[in-house]
Order: sequence, then C-alpha cells, then structure tokens
Amino acid sequence: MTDTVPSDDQRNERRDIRTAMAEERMATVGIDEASIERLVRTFYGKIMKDDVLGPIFGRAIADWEPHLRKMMDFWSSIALLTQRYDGRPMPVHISLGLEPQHFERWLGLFRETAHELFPPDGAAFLIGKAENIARSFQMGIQFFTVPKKG
Ligand code: HEM
Repeated sequence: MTDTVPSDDQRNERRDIRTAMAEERMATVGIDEASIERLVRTFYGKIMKDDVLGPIFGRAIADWEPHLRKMMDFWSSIALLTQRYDGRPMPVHISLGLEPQHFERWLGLFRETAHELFPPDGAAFLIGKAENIARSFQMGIQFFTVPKKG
C-alpha cells in the first residue's frame, strides 16, 4: 500500500472539519467567539486594575486593543482550533522576570473570571488549559533563568 501526501485542498478541508467539530463541542460548554471576547475583555480589565500584575502589563503594553485581539485569537485557537494565533509566547514570558506568585495571582483572576462567565464545564476546560500553559511557562523560566550567585 502506498501513502499519498494530502494536497493543500485536502489539508484545508480536514482542518475545516476539525474546527467545525471543535466549535460544535465547545458550544455545548458555552465557549464561542463571543464568549471568548467577553472572557478576554473582563479578565484583562481585572489585570489592568491589579496592584501587582497591572504595572507588569503596563510596562510591556502601550496599546491594549491589539493585545486583547491577539489574546482572543490565542483562546480561539486553543478552544475552537481556528489556528488564528501563531505566535511564540514562551520567550515573552521568560523575559518578563516573573515569579511563582505572579502566576498564582494571574491564575486566581483567570479562575474567578471563567467561573463568572461560563458554565462549570466551560470554565473547567479554560482553567485547565491556562494552568497547563502557566506550568509550561514556569518550567521554561526555571530552565532559562541563571541562578543568582549567593
Ligand atoms: C504571571 C502571569 C503572566 C504575566 C504577568 C503575563 C504577562 C504578559 C505580557 C506583559 C504580555 C505582553 C508582552 C508584549 O507584548 O510585549 C503577555 C503576552 C502574552 N501572554 Fe502572558 N502573562 C502571564 C501569564 C500568561 C498565561 C498563563 C498565558 C496563557 C494561558 C499567557 C498568554 C500570553 C500570550 C499568548 C501572549 C502573547 C504573546 C505574543 O506576543 O505572541 N500569559 N503576557
């Protein structure tokens, strides 16, 4: 039996099918483009006002709207498999000098927002993804941070 390489059209069709299936599944737990936009706007609204995280974001972001759009693309790619986000978030987070308590605070606000806006299954899905990504950022930070000489 010979394997044939799928054409671009076939690949796009498969991707569209995967996206449609993800959209259908996610709709049952309250996740769609509109609720992702609400999540991003509400969550970063809290971040901006946070005493600890607000200044970290404030130093890095001059214009919030493009960042919010990027984060909507990010969550749309994760939950709805739309592939709209194709960035590399790890280097950004390694360069910010983040500590474990920053991640706990970020996750605390994220969990709170997800529970406010989504049914329990939808919130659990989003929180699980955020926790995994936060863990992988922290592993990257640990790996690339040179210990201070004591
Ligand atoms: C301590 C927690 C965190 C802090 C303080 C933080 C801070 C930031 C800041 C300041 C930026 C903008 C950087 C820039 O444009 O120069 C950024 C970008 C981003 N963050 Fe975070 N972040 C945190 C955790 C997370 C987590 C847990 C996720 C994922 C669930 C995440 C996903 C992203 C993504 C996707 C970007 C866009 C990167 C790009 O430019 O492609 N962040 N973050």
